[in-house]
Amino acid sequence: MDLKSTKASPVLADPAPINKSRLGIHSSLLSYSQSGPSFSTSIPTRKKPGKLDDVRSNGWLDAMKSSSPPRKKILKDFNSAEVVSDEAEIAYLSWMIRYPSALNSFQTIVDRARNRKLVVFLDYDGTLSPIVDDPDRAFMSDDMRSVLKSVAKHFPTAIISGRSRDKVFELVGLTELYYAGSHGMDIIFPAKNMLSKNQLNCLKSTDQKGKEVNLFQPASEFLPMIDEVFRNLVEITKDIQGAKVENHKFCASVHYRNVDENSWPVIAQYVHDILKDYPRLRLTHGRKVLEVRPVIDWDKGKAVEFLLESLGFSNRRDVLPIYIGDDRTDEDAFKVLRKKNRGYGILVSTVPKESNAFFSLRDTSEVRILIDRYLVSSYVSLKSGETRFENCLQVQDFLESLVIMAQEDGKRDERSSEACGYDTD
Ligand SMILES: O=P(O)(O)OC[C@H]1O[C@H](O[C@H]2O[C@H](CO)[C@@H](O)[C@H](O)[C@H]2O)[C@H](O)[C@@H](O)[C@@H]1O
Repeated sequence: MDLKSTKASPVLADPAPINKSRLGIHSSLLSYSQSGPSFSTSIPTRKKPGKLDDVRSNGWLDAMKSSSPPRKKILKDFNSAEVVSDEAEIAYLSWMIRYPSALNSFQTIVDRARNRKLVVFLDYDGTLSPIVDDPDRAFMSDDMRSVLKSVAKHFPTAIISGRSRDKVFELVGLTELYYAGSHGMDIIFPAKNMLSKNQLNCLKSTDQKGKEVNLFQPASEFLPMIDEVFRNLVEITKDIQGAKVENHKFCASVHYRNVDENSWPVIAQYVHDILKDYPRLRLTHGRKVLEVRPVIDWDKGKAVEFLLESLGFSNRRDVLPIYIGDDRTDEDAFKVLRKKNRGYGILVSTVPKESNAFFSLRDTSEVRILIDRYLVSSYVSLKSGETRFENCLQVQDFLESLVIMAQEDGKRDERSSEACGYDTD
């Protein structure tokens, strides 16, 4: 890729005082403590982890352990498959009163989308591809690929993933979409779409086909640090069976899905010990994964706002963004859409979770149905002047209108992703 800056990016070239921004990141992006050294000087030798008190007292371990979905718990308690499904289903259905199925609520979405342009944002893992043990084998089905291609034909469509942008592009393989990797810290979009003040923050580059594109990388100066931390994490976890570390360019992931639960405290403490040497990095929790990322004030929610602005859709009442995602990091995007009643977050989950989303879907197959039968066919139906969709249930319509009323009255507070009590399954 040919990288040449058209104009110095204020994000990259901010001459902020060294104590505030040794990395040259614009101060508006720094919302965390910046004291202490930014780089460790060497790869740490693998000493024994601390007493594990750190990870117990700071809640890391609780977050890692809260990963058992109710289904399994009930099975253990009652030892009866029938009770399991009933109990779990009842819990799920009552949860759905607060987070109605996006499939059954589609009339509401369509009603709001009428005369407005839908903009579709999607997460990758757990949303477009089912969660599997091996992150390298999280493939999207051909069916999903083909419905994605269709929806992108009708509506601007972007994938915002925790993975590196290259990796997610490799997995999806469609040039019709916009891509944001590293939790939105690496965004690429066509140069012709640059319509806003974001122009100042972007670099010019070329895509795989040699077409001119804009590149937004607010954490670019963290690249060497993430590389170093990645190597340290690989080294320190190499004897923990099942542990896997991924380098996502502007962030790194430490997976413990395949690690014996008895070793979770050890893995947590190792990561904690390493982070002590990097005060400019922080940790977030995903689904059985610890994610290490820069402390800049940037997340998937900011990436949604950035893309809406860059595509010329910011503050437009004739645009309805929807965001479909399944994990804690997607909550930032749900929150942005919930604010000012801007659009809809749709949470993909098989178990009840507190969320800033408005609607729910059970799994990736429902995501595919929503995109295929509803989003794509809604476009066609709306074009032909049709107004109602057969699949919408009247009862659900009623429930949805309650939700919408609550939303409009501002009765449902924003919840932080930490307060959402997310499991990490
Ligand atoms: O933002 P996303 O696109 O959802 O990416 C989040 C993380 O996804 C991947 O891990 C998750 O999916 C894996 C494959 O199904 C699964 O094995 C793992 O337990 C999940 O956490 C990816 O590997 C991570 O690096 C991403 O941060």
